[in-house]
Amino acid sequence: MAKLFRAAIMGPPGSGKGTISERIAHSFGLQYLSSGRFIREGIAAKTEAGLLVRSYVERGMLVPDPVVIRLVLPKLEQLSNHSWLLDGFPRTLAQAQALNNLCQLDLVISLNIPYETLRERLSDRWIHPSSGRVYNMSFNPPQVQGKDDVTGEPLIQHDDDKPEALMARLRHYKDVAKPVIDLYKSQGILHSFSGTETDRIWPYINSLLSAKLHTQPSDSRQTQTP
Ligand SMILES: Nc1nc2c(ncn2[C@@H]2O[C@H](COP(=O)(O)OP(=O)(O)O)[C@@H](O)[C@H]2O)c(=O)[nH]1
Ligand SMILES: Nc1ncnc2c1ncn2[C@@H]1O[C@H](COP(=O)(O)OP(=O)(O)O)[C@@H](O)[C@H]1O
Repeated sequence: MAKLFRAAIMGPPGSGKGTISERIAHSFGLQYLSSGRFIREGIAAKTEAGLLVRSYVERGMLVPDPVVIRLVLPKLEQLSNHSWLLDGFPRTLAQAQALNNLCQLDLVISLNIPYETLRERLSDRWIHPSSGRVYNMSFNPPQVQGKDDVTGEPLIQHDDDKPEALMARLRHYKDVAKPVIDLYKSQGILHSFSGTETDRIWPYINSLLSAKLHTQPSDSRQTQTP
């Protein structure tokens, strides 16, 4: 069996984690997992966990570690024979330690995007709630204003992308991410990328992953010989 590959992508809200993850998943055939999406699905479905986390997300706060760990780790356990990319987890040192007890990551991508760029992007971010498809009114607008390209259903704005919640999220991100970034740096698996445009960062990430996976970007991981 081909060696499994486990990666995580870190960065403040709006740094392009979801956009870049989608490109990685598409180009390299990694399974994509997003803690934010799990959390939002739980809220929408009004599950027990969803009701518990709702007020945190609406206030732009992180969901408590034990709750998010209990939500994410079982999903990873189910994927023990897959290569994957994790978006939005771990966000705190406690989460990173819990993940370390389950598996060793091969690579961590960290995105450094200036504050002003984040603010502009998020105030312009619209999503299709049931699929998670993300639009930006200037970067990747929908074909029809306010409507999802595939279903034609209305797009919405996350409560946590609205200005009051956003400030709190950005401030909090910096404080809690630093020890996680330091940990992965000390393990020699951290790769940081800086810039204001996803399209300019992407070629570097693409080359890094091509080198790590020893494959051409358009090939799927599953088709590789052992
Ligand atoms: N203008 C602009 N918007 C971008 C760029 N990259 C991503 N976006 C948009 O910025 C918003 C945040 O990106 P997203 O991938 O959701 O970031 P995440 O919060 O880190 O997962 C979305 O509306 C994206 O479509 C870029 O290079 N320029
Ligand atoms: N690993 C995590 N730990 C704690 N809270 C989380 C985690 N992942 C997601 N959340 C919660 O879900 C919200 C949305 O997450 P996400 O979609 O990843 O946001 P963004 O992509 O805008 O950074 C976060 O603001 C936070 O409240």
